[in-house]
Amino acid sequence: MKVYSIPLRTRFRRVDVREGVLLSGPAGWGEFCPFPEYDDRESAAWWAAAVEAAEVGWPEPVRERVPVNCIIPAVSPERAHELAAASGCGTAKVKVADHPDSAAEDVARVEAVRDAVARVRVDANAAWDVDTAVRRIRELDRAARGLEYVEQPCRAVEELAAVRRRVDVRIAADESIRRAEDPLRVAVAGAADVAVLKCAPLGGVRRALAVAEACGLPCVVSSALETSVGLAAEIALAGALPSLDFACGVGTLALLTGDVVPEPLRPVDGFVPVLRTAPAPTVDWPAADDRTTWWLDRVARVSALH
Ligand SMILES: O=C(O)CCC(=O)C1=CC=C[C@@H](O)[C@@H]1C(=O)O
Ligand SMILES: [Mg+2]
Repeated sequence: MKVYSIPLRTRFRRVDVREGVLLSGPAGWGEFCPFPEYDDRESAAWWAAAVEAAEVGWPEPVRERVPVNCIIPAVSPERAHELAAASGCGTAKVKVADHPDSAAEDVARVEAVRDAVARVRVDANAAWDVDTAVRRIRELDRAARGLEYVEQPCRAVEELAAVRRRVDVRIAADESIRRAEDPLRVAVAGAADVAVLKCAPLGGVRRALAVAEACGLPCVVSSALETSVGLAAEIALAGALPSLDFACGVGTLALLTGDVVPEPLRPVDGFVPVLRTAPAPTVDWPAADDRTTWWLDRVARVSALH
C-alpha cells in the first residue's frame, strides 16, 4: 500500500492537498481517497471501489473513449477563459456559489468560459435555497447563452424538485446521489434530469452501473479528484454505461500539481481512452509520516467494516 499526498494547483472544495492510498491486487491497482470529512461508514463505499479494481477488475466497456469536460474552479474570468481554452474540451463545468456574494463573479466567469467553449454547465454544490437558485440559474443561463445543466443547486431532494419546476434549465443531482442513503429517491421525487455518478462514493463500477439502471436518468460520470489510478475506474464506469449523452467530469488531473503515473490520463482533443486496468503508480508523492499513519489507521477501520 502506498500513501500519496499531492498539492492542488488551485484550492477546490476546501481542499488544498489531495491524499489517498493506492493498493494492488490480482486484478490491478485501486485507489482509496475519501475526503477527510467523510466518516468511516461513508468511506466504506470508497473502499469497496478500490477493492473492486484491485481484486476483481471492471466490466467490459461498450466504448473505447469518453468525452471529457474541463473543470473551472472559482478563479478570475481571465484565468477561467485561459483554462477552458487550453483544455481542448468542448464542454466546461464552472464552479459557482463559492461564497455568499459570488453572484457577479459567477456571471463574469461563466461569460468568459462560454467565449472559449461551446457548452457550459455549472455546479453550485448545494449552496442555494430555492428562490436564490431560481434567480441565479436564470442569470447564469443568460451568461452561458443556454446552460447545459446546473448541478446540485440546493441541498434537499425536495428543493431540487421545486427548482426544477420553476426553471427551463436541466437539473443534475450529485450530492443527492453520492451522499444519500437512497440514491434513487432523486428520480422518484422528479428532482433531476441528469444523474451525476462517481464510482468511488457509490462503491465501484458495478454498483454505479446498477444505480444508473435503477434511476433511469441520463448519467454523467464525474471524478472524485483521484490520481490516474482512481480516475481509470471512473473512466471504466463511463466506458461501460449503456448510453452516454454528456461529456464526463474526468478532466480533474488539471487541478493536481502532479500524478502517480508517468503518463497521466489527461484528455487529448477532449477525449480520454477507456483502459481495462489502472496504470501502475510508479511516481512517488510520499505523504508525511503522521499523514501516512492517519491513512493506514483509516484503512484498518474502514476495511473492517467492509
Ligand atoms: O465533474 C467535474 O467536472 C469534476 C469533478 C468535480 O467537480 C468534483 C469532484 C470531487 C468532488 C466534488 O465536490 C466535485 C463536484 O461537486 O462535482
Ligand atoms: Mg458536483
